[in-house]
Amino acid sequence: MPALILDNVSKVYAPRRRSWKDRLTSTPQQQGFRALDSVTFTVEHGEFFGLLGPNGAGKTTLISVLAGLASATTGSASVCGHDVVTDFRQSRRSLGVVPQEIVYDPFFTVRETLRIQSGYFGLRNNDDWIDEILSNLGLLDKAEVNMRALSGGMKRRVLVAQALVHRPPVIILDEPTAGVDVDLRRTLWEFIARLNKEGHTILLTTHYLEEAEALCGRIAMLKAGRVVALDTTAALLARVGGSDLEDAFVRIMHDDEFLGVTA
Ligand SMILES: Nc1ncnc2c1ncn2[C@@H]1O[C@H](COP(=O)(O)OP(=O)(O)OP(=O)(O)O)[C@@H](O)[C@H]1O
Repeated sequence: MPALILDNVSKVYAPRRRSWKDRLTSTPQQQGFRALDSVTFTVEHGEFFGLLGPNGAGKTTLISVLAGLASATTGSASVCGHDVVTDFRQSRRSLGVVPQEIVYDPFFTVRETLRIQSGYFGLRNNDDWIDEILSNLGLLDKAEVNMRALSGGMKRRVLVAQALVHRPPVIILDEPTAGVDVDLRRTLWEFIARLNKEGHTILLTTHYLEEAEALCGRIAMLKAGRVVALDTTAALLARVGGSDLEDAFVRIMHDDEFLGVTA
């Protein structure tokens, strides 16, 4: 059973509701927006998988479907064999998600934040693991500091820590290195690579394609909600040509000849 299964997943966001002004002026009801269009792929246990695509391609929507934050309009998805709708609790428990946007509660310290997150998963006495995560993310000296007193990069580290408190077998990182310094990048990638070596499955979205090239064994590329490339990083580079993944990405996105580069 693969770690992640996406089977023909489409997502159409509902149209904006018609306002009284629209009705008065007889403005027709808008169509919904198709953010994902028949997305099908699997990620095996232990893979380091890259999900790439330009702004608005549907990456966050796909992650939201996997995390149960958005419902697929059609199709199905599962995490470690648990359907994200009918077996939500188990699928969510199998997943740690590092969101793109920094959201935090300004009333708690870093440690309190991580204890509360542990509580959501029914975990008490989780401090040994919390300390290990803090140490690996260079946050140990900030453990008793209030969240609002952290820099942006530090807050992002806490988001990573939050995703890991329940030791999920599958970790999804949605642009985790956006706006963070070189130090955090290195620490973060060393830690994530270690977790991957220990057997965790990683799904990463990033616009830093050199990071994806160095880390990901296999890559899916989305364009306007559709999978337009899906293969091992090496095979993609060999087939599309170009000097590196960034080059291959640009060719796939702009050259019809390379659309549909799938294994
Ligand atoms: N709640 C929503 N309602 C309507 N449209 C939405 C909603 N959320 C996202 N969209 C649209 O769906 C499309 C895909 O958005 P999504 O955030 O999944 O893209 P992305 O690939 O993650 O982009 P980025 O790289 O900029 O983060 C975009 O056109 C976006 O405007």
